[in-house]
Amino acid sequence: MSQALWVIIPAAGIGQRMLSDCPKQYLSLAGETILDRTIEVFLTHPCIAGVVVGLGANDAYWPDSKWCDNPGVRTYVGGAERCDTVQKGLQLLQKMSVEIDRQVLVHDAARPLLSHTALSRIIKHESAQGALLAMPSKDTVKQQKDVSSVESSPKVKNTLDRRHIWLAQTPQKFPLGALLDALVQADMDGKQVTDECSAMELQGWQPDLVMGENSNIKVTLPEDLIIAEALFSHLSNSKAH
Ligand SMILES: Nc1ccn([C@@H]2O[C@H](COP(=O)(O)OP(=O)(O)OP(=O)(O)O)[C@@H](O)[C@H]2O)c(=O)n1
Ligand SMILES: C[C@](O)(CO)[C@H](O)COP(=O)(O)O
Repeated sequence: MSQALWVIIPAAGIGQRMLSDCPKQYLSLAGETILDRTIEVFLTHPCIAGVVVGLGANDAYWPDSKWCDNPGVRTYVGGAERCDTVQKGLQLLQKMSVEIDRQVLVHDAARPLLSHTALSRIIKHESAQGALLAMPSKDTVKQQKDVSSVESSPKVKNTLDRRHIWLAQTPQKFPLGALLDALVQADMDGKQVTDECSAMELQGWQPDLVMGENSNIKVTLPEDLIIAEALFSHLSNSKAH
């Protein structure tokens, strides 16, 4: 039995694209907050050692979380960008004496519908180069012409070969020390990375793509919450039968 994994949950965003009155991680999904549902996925899985949650500096919602007093959850103040929040979470795990070669998971607070099936898949997946959940693209993918174009609407530059296009999800799994070094290096090089895998690629790593699930959506836009509610209802009914 390999070691239980620590999880970093970046939850310090403001959810600007959600156009909501509160940060989207505190919106209700079937009666509980998105963040609480995300944390629950991990705390109810037998292979998880604990969770560290990166919160906004002015987060006034956390004390109302059902997990705020749970011994398996530590919180810390996140950073200006998602990558900064993840970096701070890795630094916290280091302070907690988590070994630098230990695999850690990073999972968006905004992805509350991750199943234990998919979580177990990434946990059990063995790779020397790290791994991430991802989905093969269902749509044909167009690359836009140079964004500096003055044309009224964006123009197609070319079509990418869909057979080789995957859409990254989370969790993403990497050794604590290597991931921290990669994020620090990306920051020093002025590279804005939007996921952990990008930082590792800059260090020459070739992580494994592990099949995710369509229901592991990131709640980003208002309609995503409607989709998440419908998926949650469907998945709950499926479990009940
Ligand atoms: N400085 C930041 C920015 C984002 N996140 C987290 O990273 C995850 C994915 O980011 P995204 O979906 O972009 O969330 P927001 O940044 O809140 O959304 P927006 O870009 O619309 O503001 C979210 O759980 C968010 O809380 C974070 O911890 N720290
Ligand atoms: C990490 C991620 O969810 C992978 O698709 C995505 O990059 C997060 O992007 P966001 O703009 O911070 O939501």
